[in-house]
This record gives sequence, structure tokens and C-alpha cells, in this order.
Amino acid sequence: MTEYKLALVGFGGVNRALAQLIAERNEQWKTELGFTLKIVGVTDLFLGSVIGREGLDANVLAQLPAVKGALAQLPGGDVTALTEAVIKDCGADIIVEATFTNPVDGEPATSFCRWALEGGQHVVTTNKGPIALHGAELKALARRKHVAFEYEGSVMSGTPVIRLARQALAGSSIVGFEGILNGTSNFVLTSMEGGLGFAEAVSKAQELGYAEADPTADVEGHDVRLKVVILANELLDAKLTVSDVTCSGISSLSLGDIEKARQDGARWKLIGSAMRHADGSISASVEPRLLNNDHPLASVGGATNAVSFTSQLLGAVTVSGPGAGRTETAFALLSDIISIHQSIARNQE
Ligand SMILES: NC(=O)c1ccc[n+]([C@@H]2O[C@H](COP(=O)([O-])OP(=O)(O)OC[C@H]3O[C@@H](n4cnc5c(N)ncnc54)[C@H](O)[C@@H]3O)[C@@H](O)[C@H]2O)c1
Ligand SMILES: N[C@@H](CCO)C(=O)O
Repeated sequence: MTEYKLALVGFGGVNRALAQLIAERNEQWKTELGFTLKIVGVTDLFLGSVIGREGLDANVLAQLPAVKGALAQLPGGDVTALTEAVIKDCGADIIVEATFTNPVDGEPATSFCRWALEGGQHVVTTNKGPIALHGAELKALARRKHVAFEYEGSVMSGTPVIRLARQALAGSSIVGFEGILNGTSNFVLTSMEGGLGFAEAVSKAQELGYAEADPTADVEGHDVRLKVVILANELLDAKLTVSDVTCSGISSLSLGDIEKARQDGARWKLIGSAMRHADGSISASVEPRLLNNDHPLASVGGATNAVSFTSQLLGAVTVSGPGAGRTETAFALLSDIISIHQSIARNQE
């Protein structure tokens, strides 16, 4: 039976949910997926770090109290985040990177990915920074080292979008996309439609694990801008940088604006989009748009997201599902590991 050894880098909501899934479902995966997962290292800026080459108890990790230095309570633990040692020395096959998204330079997560790939380890990540800002370099490094660099959870959490478009829509000639690509801002807009104030709705999104460490990125559109760059570069071969995407968020929308839209049979939505034009140029934007209630994206509510791909051969294909959430995003990491497993199995045939 194949067993993959994992090092979890960042142990916040998403990686803790992955540990919980491993604790609950490893046996089931043995028969369903043909592999099991063993956690051999964990590192977190706040919780410290631990290495356990023989395997750490996923259930103990999932139940770990969220107090400073908590990983030091475990055998082999340390109050400090010894991230370089965890990545390079714990014997992991796959590095699971889920630290804060840094929208400015993608660091230190980009360096974590680089260390792992250079060392011949596969990387799966939900972090948008390294992909949006250094994706081409990291993908090239992974190819050179014959390892995988997978990031399905970086756009629309566990809802299949990147692999779906890359594989199932390959050859359909995608020319553009538009979508609701941020769970927090959509949750806030829907909550405001129910009468909740902006600040209260943001706090609720934080409690539910949807928001970034600094939710400004969610409500000002910066998070969607990273996702637009990731999708455009992946699917339109756009070579966009963040500054190519015009960006405005939802923080200026008032309860009055939302009520006025309702009276007019419309809804405000934060839309990220990119389009290839006839001359080959690409335009991309993030902006609040007023959608009539009969628009296909108007009824997408709460932390649900949706993206509509336009292709020459199929017209519009729309995918909808969770856009954020701890367990939903942990599932994206599992889907990346499944993809790695399938690719290894194909290469062995
Ligand atoms: N939560 C979601 O719904 C969701 C969905 C998709 C993508 N993401 C992305 O996944 C990543 C993780 O999300 P989360 O909700 O778990 O965030 P989180 O804030 O709950 O956890 C992040 C953890 O990373 C740790 N960390 C930060 N910098 C570190 C460093 N330099 N070294 C070691 N540890 C470090 C923090 O201490 C924290 O515990 C983020 O990049 C986020 O943008 C989250
Ligand atoms: N904070 C992000 C997480 C998913 O990338 C959101 O709310 O969509």
C-alpha cells in the first residue's frame, strides 16, 4: 500500500482540517484511493513545530489547543517554527503549504515552495501568493525536478476549477471567464441583503474561517485579483501580473445601495473577469457589478462561488460550489494529492 509522508507548513484552519480528515478517513482512503497519508512534520509561526519521522497522531494534531507554542507539548516539538528543518529534514514526500497569503511578494511561502521543489519534494498549496506572483518560476522548477506543484485550492477552494478547465476543457479554446471568486465578500453581500451591517458580516465570515488573516484583501478585491491572475495565466496563457488587473472592492457599498438594488430586481456582486480580444490582447478586472436577478451569477449566495468559462467550442460553461471554508479547502489539498498519486501510477505503467 502506498503511503505518502506529509509535512504541514502553516497549521491554521485549512491544514488543521486536513489533519482532521486524515484522522477520520485514512482507512477509507486505503480502499477508495489506494493510498494513505502520514504526517511527519508540522510547522506554524504561532504554534511552533514538530518532527515525527515515524508519524504524528493526526487526531492529536487536529485537537491541539490553539495556544502559542502548543506543538512544543508533543515529543519532538519546539516552540519555534523551524520551518526550514521541517521542510528539508523530516523526510516528507509532499509539502502541504497553507500559510498566510502575502499579496505583495508572495513571501515567505514562495521560498517554502522553492526549498521543497529544489529538494525533489512535491508541493500542494492553497496559498495564492506564490502562484499569482511567482507561478511561472515555480512551475518551471517543478518540471526541472520532475515533481508536482499543485494548487487547486487557490481558486474557489475545493470546487474543481483549475484542473477541470486545464483537463476537461482542454481543446475547447477558452477565451475568457467571469465569476464570483471570493467567498467572504459574497457572504458579506448576501448577509447585507438580509439586513446585517458590513462590519458584523465580515466578523461572521472570519468566525466561519472564510476570510484572510487580514480581511481587507477579501473586501477590497485584492484576493480576487490574485485569483484572476492565476486563472488567466493558467487558462489563457496570459502572462498577467497583478498590476495588469484593475481592482475595486465592495467596501463602499452601503445597506442603502443593496436595498435599492433589491427594489430594482438586481443584486451587487464582486466579479473577477478576464477576456482575450480579437487582436490577442487581454483585459482583466475586479469590480462590483449590479446584476439583474435573471443573470446566472445573481443567485449565487453566501460563501458559494461560481465561474463561467467562455470557450469557442462550448460557449459558456459554469461551475459553482464552495468558494471558501476550512474543510472544503482541505479537500482541495486532498484532490491535489490524488492527482499526484494518479500521475505517479501512470508513470509506473
Ligand atoms: N480558509 C479558506 O477558506 C481558504 C480557501 C482557499 C485558500 N485559502 C488560503 O489557504 C491558506 C491558509 O488558510 P487558513 O484559512 O488556514 O489560514 P489561517 O490564517 O487559519 O492559517 C494560516 C496559518 O499559517 C501560519 N503561518 C503564517 N505564516 C507562517 C510562516 N511564515 N511559517 C509558518 N507558519 C506560518 C499562521 O500562524 C496560521 O496558523 C491561506 O493562504 C489562504 O489564503 C484559504
Ligand atoms: N478568503 C478567501 C479564501 C478562499 O481563497 C475567500 O473568502 O474566498
